[in-house]
Amino acid sequence: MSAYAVPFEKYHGTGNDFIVVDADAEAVGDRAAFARAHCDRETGVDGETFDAAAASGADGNPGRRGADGVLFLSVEERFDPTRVVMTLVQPDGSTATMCGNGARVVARWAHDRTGDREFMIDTQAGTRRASVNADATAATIEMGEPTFDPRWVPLARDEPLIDEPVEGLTVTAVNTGVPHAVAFVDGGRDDPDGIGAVDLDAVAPPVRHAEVFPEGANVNLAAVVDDGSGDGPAVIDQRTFERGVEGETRSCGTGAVAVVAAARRLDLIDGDSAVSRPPGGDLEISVPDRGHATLTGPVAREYGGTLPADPR
Ligand SMILES: N[C@H](CCC[C@H](N)C(=O)O)C(=O)O
Repeated sequence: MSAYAVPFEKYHGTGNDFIVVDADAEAVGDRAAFARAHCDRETGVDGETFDAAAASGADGNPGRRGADGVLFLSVEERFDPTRVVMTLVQPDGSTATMCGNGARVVARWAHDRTGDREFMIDTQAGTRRASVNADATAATIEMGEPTFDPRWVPLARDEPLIDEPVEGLTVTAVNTGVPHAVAFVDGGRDDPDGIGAVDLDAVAPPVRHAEVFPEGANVNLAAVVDDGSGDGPAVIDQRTFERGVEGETRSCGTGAVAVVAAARRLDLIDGDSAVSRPPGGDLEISVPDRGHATLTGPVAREYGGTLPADPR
């Protein structure tokens, strides 16, 4: 194991948790191996080692061993607003072009380092404006314009995939920075026969790897519990099986935007905003007819320490 110790900090956004590394201060030779080792839920980074007991669990998200990915970040303060270059390496070693919750964590991490509240985040899906609220307990990120265009999802066909059967689920395919399949189910999290009763680890992988998705897809279950026709925004319960994590995460930001975009496309909700309720906490999403979607939700720092650069 390498003696070189990499400084890191652990953050999460509604339970979607990330190891954050300053890319300008680290010498991780093999980022995929680093992510595979330290994100492992059984043997990866352990908060107990870093006196994290006090920091984890306060918002209902139990501090869990491992992570949903490693964010390698580079801050460029010479710009106004401050720019942060973001790279997400996922637990399977793959690099994701965008991560909604990860970008919200980036805004909070950059605030903790610079005191700024507005940022431009350079992702592989494009540059995204981000901000933290006054006490930095929540962050908002621009998410680009969701697209159902088969060339951009991408799909191995020429027509959009809207509310059609794919490997046992009826799905709508949309790209919100990464490819998503959204399947609406009956019954929210409070319904014993609803979304919580589905064996996601069984039904998701066939869709995740379906031939119609040449780059794979994240798989979301969604249940509309309030269509927004009364007071207040629509409310949609959500669960996500994430590509690159290859399992269910406590929340998924690009997935939350995908769910609201699909709900609007299928005319399941009124208005252009909604609250998504993944297990890890509530996310506020707006998906206007044109222009950037937005994603807002809580962010928290769990603990920090150092990890071996080469974990083998
Ligand atoms: N697993 C996703 C990337 C991370 C998305 C998720 N963590 C989010 O908050 O958007 C993919 O490979 O397509």
